[in-house]
Amino acid sequence: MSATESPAKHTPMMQQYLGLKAECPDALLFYRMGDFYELFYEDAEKASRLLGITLTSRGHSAGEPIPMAGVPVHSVDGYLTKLVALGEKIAIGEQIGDPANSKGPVERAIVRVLTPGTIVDGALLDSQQEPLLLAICPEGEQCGLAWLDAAGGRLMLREIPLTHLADLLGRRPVAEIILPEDADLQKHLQGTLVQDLDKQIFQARRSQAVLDRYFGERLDSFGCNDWPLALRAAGALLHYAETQLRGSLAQIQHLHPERAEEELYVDATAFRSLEVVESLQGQGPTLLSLLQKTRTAMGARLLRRWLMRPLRQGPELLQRQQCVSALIEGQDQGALQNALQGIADAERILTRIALRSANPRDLAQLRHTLQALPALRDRLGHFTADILATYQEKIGLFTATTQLLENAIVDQPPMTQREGGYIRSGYDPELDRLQALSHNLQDVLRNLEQQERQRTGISQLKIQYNRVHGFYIEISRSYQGPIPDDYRRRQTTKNAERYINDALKTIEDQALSAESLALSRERHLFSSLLEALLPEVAALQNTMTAIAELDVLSTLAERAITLNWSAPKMVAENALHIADGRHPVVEAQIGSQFVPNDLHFDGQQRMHLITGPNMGGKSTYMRQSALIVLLAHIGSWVPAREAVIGPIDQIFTRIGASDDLAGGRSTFMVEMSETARILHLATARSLVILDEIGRGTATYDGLAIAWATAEALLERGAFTLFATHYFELTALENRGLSNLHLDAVAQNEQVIFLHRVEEGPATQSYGLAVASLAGIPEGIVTAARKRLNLLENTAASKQPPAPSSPVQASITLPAQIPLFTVTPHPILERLQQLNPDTISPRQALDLLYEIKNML
Ligand SMILES: Nc1ncnc2c1ncn2[C@@H]1O[C@H](COP(=O)(O)OP(=O)(O)OP(=O)(O)O)[C@@H](O)[C@H]1O
Repeated sequence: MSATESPAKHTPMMQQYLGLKAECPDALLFYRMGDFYELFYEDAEKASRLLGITLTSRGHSAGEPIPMAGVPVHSVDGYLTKLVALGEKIAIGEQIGDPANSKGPVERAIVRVLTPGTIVDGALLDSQQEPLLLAICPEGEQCGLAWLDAAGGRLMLREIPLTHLADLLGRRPVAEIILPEDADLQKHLQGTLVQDLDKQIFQARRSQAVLDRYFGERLDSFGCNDWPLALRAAGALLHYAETQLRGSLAQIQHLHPERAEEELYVDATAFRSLEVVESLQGQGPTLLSLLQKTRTAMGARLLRRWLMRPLRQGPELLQRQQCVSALIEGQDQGALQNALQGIADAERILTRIALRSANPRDLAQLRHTLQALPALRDRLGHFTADILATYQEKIGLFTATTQLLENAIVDQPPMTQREGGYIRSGYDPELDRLQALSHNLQDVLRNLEQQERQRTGISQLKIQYNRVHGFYIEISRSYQGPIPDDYRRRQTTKNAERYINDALKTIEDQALSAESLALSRERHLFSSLLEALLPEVAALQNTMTAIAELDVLSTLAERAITLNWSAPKMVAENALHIADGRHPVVEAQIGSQFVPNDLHFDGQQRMHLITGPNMGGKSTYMRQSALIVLLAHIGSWVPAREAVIGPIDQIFTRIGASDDLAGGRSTFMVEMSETARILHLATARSLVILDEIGRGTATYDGLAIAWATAEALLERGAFTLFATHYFELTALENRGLSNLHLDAVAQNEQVIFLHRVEEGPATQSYGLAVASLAGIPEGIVTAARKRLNLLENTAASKQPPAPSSPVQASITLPAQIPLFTVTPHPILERLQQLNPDTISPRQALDLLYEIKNML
């Protein structure tokens, strides 16, 4: 028998458990039992496997032992974090009834469901993490998307062709996806937790009703009415999140439409290869790690978001740039950063307030944050720039709320409400009385004793307590006077009579339950406090948004000063000029040894073909150009002496090569798919970086592909940096193309890289010198050198065959080094010259020795 047995056969507690489990059959149910959460049946087995906790059993139900695994309440967060990271869905079943008044099992209910995309608990979320829940509403070739950052209270919308979905998910990974059940999108959604939902939830009418409930008339003001699919996705998303979080998401104040034409699109591959937020090696430095000097968790996450979604030229970007410049010129950004220090992660606290799940420490941190606002506003008043004055207006003061929190919450409250002690004394007389009862029982009794002595005139009257008889008023037998009417005899002893009266009975009742009464009074006061804060959430949220922006802007200002960057000049004409550009992350590693380089593109100059030795600095040069453009488009200053940047719409890169074994694609296949994407999408306003296209296949195929790709991009007019080891490509002639090279010099058998970008093609490759530098054994390098000489001599005397792939008829491939053409082995050549019929046995033996030596 098991959990599936007819409910009637189970114990009442198990019946209750099974009732809750039926509400979320796909979640692991954490069922509260006193100081433990327990899991039963299959859930227990799974949790024991995933968490490494003991699987045991708890009694019997329906005639069978019940498999059980449990975790203590005080350490549940660690286990939940682990399960959520594993992609599990968890339902929390709490005791909501009063054990004292319960017949049978205490009433329990599922108070929330945790899924990877709907976590808002501070203890389960790293402050840098921003798990996203994505709803996809597909129709034909299009799909509407809505993302929810539940903890931060942000909802973003977008509509895109289905074919762009995989790239978008690569660029902005999500923790969980919801879809209508009949959507067939698996091929676009590798590896993410996907929940298929009833398709009705995505219906326009249902979604609209949810959105109306949240935004009412304001819905029109967000400018997404032309995106019906995205709106349907948003409605479904809110419905799902409400169900999981068991509450309305009052923290969601806006819809943020993400218009493709407003952003500088950095495709997923470029984003990865430029190491913007993650290094290719995993732990290495990134652009984000270089910039990450924000003072608040809200700012840290916003900076990451800005990097992940750079903006094209427009009012928002201009405003950021003006602010950064104003902060630098005001020379006071350090003081502003200090004023931001210590501001809590209030954005997330507000979310928890909206969901009524904030804890006492959350409110203390919110109080601390609110207390810092006057100084912050003051600080902003020191800046003369108008653009910064707008921030002063965006930051509210919330005096009454601050006061309320100061009065209500103790200085250092505990994290949970479990043991009380977080409401300040003096805030609520009733709580004070209950706490006094439980803490100062002796004083209360002494006071009453005093009162009674005065009232009755019986000076030897005592009020005492014992376990068996409880509280009593004791009057010695030596007292012979009248006993007050309200005294009722409780016990007679040898020397005294003991009484009780109503006043003492009340104290007795209250004292015995004072502690639990005080606890529930505190809980009641705390929820009233949350209710009182609720109307402030929207305004507080806006203030926190402004604070996060100020944090990022002042960090960008600090970075620009510290790292000696300069303000980019954004222009309307199609151009990209960089003087003394540097790679910010490489420079941070090697300091002043970094050699700055220039770059120029304009209406004429569209492509640079870059040659030069391995390790010469080609990749660094190309990446730094992309990073400078990217930085300028988040509003930052840039690592260059000067940068003039025209309107750029997209950044593409094809750098390095890796297998996509999981996706079933070889290195060359990955390289070609990425190149194909670029050829489909790049425009005359795109920046394209191609590092060694075609090297993953046979020489002539590769060269032919590289050649044709270069021609196509030239025709398209994209600003292209094209690094190659095919020297043959340098012969490509086009008005828009110029050759650049990175040079090196050989000195005492050693190669020294100059890392300076020069005009014209490279003349030497230094490949063997680099091999030697990398530790290839000297004998092998010497053998390679001999072989190289031989190949070069052969090449000089022979014409190469035609390339194996057709390329544009207008191209004639120049003479080249045929690395892979078959040249006869010298021993074979020697044997070919020989006529065995004309040589003596002695000559044959000599020849054998000769061949041996040649080997
Ligand atoms: N401008 C520079 N100033 C100083 N050092 C540099 C510069 N550019 C590159 N380097 C150094 O040279 C190393 C190699 O650079 P990079 O990877 O860009 O060379 P590459 O020409 O692309 O090599 P390969 O052809 O093998 O891919 C970098 O890791 C960096 O340490």
